[in-house]
Amino acid sequence: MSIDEFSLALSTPLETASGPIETRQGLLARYDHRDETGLGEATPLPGWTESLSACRSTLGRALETAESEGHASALLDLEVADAPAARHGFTTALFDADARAEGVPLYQWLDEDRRCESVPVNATIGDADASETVERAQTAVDRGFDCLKLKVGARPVAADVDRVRAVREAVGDGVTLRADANAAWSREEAVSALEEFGPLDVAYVEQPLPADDLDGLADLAGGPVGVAVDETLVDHRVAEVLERDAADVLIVKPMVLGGPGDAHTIATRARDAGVEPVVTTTVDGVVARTAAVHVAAAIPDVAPCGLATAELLAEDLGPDPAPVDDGRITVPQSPGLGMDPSEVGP
Ligand SMILES: O=C(O)CCC(=O)c1ccccc1C(=O)O
Ligand SMILES: [Mg+2]
Repeated sequence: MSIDEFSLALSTPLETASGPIETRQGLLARYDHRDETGLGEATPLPGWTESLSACRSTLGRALETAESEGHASALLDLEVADAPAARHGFTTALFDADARAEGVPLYQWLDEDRRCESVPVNATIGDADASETVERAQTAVDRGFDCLKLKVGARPVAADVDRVRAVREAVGDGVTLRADANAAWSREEAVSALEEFGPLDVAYVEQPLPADDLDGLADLAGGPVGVAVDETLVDHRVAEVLERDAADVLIVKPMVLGGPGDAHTIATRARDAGVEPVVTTTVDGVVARTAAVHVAAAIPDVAPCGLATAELLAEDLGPDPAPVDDGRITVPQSPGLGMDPSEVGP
């Protein structure tokens, strides 16, 4: 077993309503289990998960407990609410080793009856002025994306409406548009934004309201422009969100929800409740990104997912076994994550 710390720079900062993401620091874990070496990644994100230092100590303790008492004991100590990224790192390594030992790709280890070659993905377009936003949208469409997610909420609603309208006019009706407000709006702003986005055929807005405003989200949900919850899941259980009809779409970030196993369970529950799961990363390294691809691959007919985030990074932990081509991401079919541990490192 080992833990290596890494820091990955983004090629350009991802500008959002809650500030830019410029680098991603995290931990790469190796765990020996059933004669295999499993790979795991814990890449905490401030505001979404535990801190890097808390993650480091929790993951270190989990790996030690796993060696001395077994992995069931280690899992018991890894509370999602306290250390989702550490739980993600450990469980990914454990599942990678298990799936390798079984000779199946991770997504089939999550759901043995599944066969899936590729998963549709959205392009992620950060906040920028209208002309820059249009340019990025056009580039994504030229590369084969037919679903774009635009960050909004960093400007007045009227300015965002102008940006989204400019993109709609540039790309035409055949492209799905989504927006992500990252909790920036008041109820009044959210109502007016969704009203204006309707005629522009925006499929849904992620987190139009603060994470805790479940009543407000429930009021907005179910309309022509859907409501997706993301930040809400940091502090609220999925059962509560579903119970209160506070979402049309659930954003499933394995790094925030405790790992690929928990994320898959949550996605399945959402689907069963009529809420569409969309699997995304927190702009992770290749190990966590690939784990998220397997989670998406385990969901039948999954909606386009926010997994095309490799291109936001200037550097990575190793070769990418799940490249994006023509708006879809390839699902690795070799055992486990489908990565060679000897090719991965900080
Ligand atoms: O969903 C995507 O397209 C990419 C992921 C993304 O937007 C994101 C990345 C890091 C942190 C938060 C978010 C978010 O969805 O709010
Ligand atoms: Mg979001």
